[in-house]
Amino acid sequence: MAGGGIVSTSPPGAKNYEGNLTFRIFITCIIAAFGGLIFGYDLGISGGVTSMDPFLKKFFPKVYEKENNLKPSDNQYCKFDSQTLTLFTSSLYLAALVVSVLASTVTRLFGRRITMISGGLLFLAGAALNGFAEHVWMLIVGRILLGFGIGCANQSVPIYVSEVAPYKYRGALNMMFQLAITIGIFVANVLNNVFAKMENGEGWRYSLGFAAVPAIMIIIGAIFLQDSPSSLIERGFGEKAKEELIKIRGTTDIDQEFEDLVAASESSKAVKHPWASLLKRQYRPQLTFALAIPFFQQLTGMNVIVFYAPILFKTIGIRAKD
Ligand SMILES: OC[C@H]1O[C@](O)(CO)[C@@H](O)[C@@H]1O
Repeated sequence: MAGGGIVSTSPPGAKNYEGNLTFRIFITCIIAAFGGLIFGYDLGISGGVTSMDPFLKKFFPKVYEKENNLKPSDNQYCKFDSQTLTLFTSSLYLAALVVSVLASTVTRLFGRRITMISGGLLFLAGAALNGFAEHVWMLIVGRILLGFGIGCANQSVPIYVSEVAPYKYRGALNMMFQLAITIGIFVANVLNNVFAKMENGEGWRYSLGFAAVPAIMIIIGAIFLQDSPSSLIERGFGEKAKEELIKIRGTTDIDQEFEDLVAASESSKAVKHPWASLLKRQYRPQLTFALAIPFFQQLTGMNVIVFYAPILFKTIGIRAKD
């Protein structure tokens, strides 16, 4: 394709539905971007914050003392070995794991939009509690709330984007979510670096509280969005789904796509044992890839770097202030 842009290819025999990249789709992508941004931000922020001296002094004085009493000739291994400090990082993921199971049911029964709004509100509460924290419990509860938010957003945003994206651009728009995660990680590290230099020692509050900005954007965005046509059909709002499909596609020529969505919803409702179906021989390739790709992606160990890079740098003597 000359001139670049998003390349759309259709597999042989695929249907060509009408519809282009409309303003609504653009807004959807922005919401998706904020969903990914906040996830990435929360992934990337904890490492830098736990390496800020004023933060350690206030909440983890023993770690701070140990860190400062070590001579360069001493063994540097495990100077950050506090279970509570690591809980500050990991509580978010444990909470997200639990909630993502519940969030999938909420997303199916009540729609993607409600799950997105709930995610945004939980993010906001978590960011506020962390930003104003005075005690360790406020940090941990704040991270748990952020984890609940991630569980909701990660369930609903990618599904929502896939469902509203014109089929030609589905892959390209959906990977924006992952792209936004990595941008969020980058932004978190840049801001940590800036806030770590604050003279009043309160930089960690800004680092943690800043997560409120994308949270507010998600809430506002999701309030103005309509649910996806697939979700509306699944929940029995066929007429509303049709109206929404016309709006997001920017054309009234949506009958073929609408009928296919209804047919897809009916056949999915007809599946009696969805979990057992997953194990059927015919779905082995999909199941294998769905498990293997994230498994190997995580096995690269990228998250050790994402979570602990600032601490690793600090351990070898490189600080944000340097
Ligand atoms: O790629 C960066 C980030 O994206 C994730 O894989 C989630 O999709 C994280 O585990 C990782 O930190």
